[in-house]
Amino acid sequence: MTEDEAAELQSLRSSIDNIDAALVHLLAERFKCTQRVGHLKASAGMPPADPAREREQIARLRALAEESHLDPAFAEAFLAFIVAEVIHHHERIAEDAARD
Ligand SMILES: O=C(O)C(=O)C[C@]1(C(=O)O)C=C[C@@H](O)C=C1
Repeated sequence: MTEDEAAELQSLRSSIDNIDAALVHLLAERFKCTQRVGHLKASAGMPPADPAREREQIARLRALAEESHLDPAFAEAFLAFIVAEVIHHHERIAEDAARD
C-alpha cells in the first residue's frame, strides 16, 4: 500500500467510526420511542406486533433503499432485525403490566 492509500484508508475508517457512532445514537433514540409505544400499547391492550404497520414500513424502506442504491433486501432484513427486538421489548412490557 502506498502512503497516499494508507492515508485514505485511515480517513475512510475515521468516517466509518463517525457513521457507526451516529447509527448507535439513532438506534438509541428509536428504542426510546418504541419503549413508550410499548407502554401505550400495553395500557390500551393492543398486541405487541402490528403486521400492517410493518408492511407499510417495509414498502417505504425498500423504496428508499432503491433510491439510495442500497440493497432493498438488506434494508428489509435490517428493519426486521430491529422490529423483532422491539416486539420482544413490547412483550416484556405487557407481561410486567399484566403482573402489576
Ligand atoms: O408502530 C408500532 O406499533 C410499534 O410497535 C413499533 C414497531 C417498530 O419498531 O417500528 C414495532 C412493532 C410493530 O410490529 C410495528 C412497528
